[in-house]
Amino acid sequence: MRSSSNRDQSNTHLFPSSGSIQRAASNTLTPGGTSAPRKKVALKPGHSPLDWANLTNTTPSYVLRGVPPQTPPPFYIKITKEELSLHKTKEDCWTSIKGKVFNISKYVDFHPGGVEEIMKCAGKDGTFLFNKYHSWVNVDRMLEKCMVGVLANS
Ligand code: HEM
Repeated sequence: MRSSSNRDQSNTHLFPSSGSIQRAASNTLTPGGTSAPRKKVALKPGHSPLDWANLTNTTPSYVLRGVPPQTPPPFYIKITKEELSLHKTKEDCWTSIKGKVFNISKYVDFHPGGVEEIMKCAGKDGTFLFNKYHSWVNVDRMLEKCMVGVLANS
């Protein structure tokens, strides 16, 4: 008689074992319950989510939006896909999430998923990728002061 199965042996270093119901959540599941793996990266010093909150609280919106001070509020500004596509570098980076266009130039170094990942939505509609990785993230709140305008129905 065999004393243990292969599955038991592979889990001997883990308690509770990886598939156990005692685990609050599997590390392969995101809070949204999707199967995208978690892959947060180490952020540079001074680039935590709290640092981002402090920066947005102390920086005027026109600076974060990257527009002249007298620019009308974002809901008055329509941005075409062509205009959006012109802002795709790290220093001049816009994306559209759920119909709103954000200037994320100042945010990219604060992104918990890393610069490389967030740059995949540079100059484009990033809604699909955004929802794929973290539909639960409150982008409206986090990037409120970075909103440049609304995406025009082309
Ligand atoms: C404006 C756009 C985006 C914002 C505001 C944003 C914000 C965030 C935030 C707040 C987190 C931490 C989530 C948490 O701790 O639960 C995060 C993690 C992450 N983001 Fe983004 N993100 C954006 C775009 C993207 C894009 C376009 C990608 C992929 C192409 C991406 C990939 C990831 C990944 C892989 C993580 C780590 C996920 C995890 O821990 O499970 N993000 N992002």
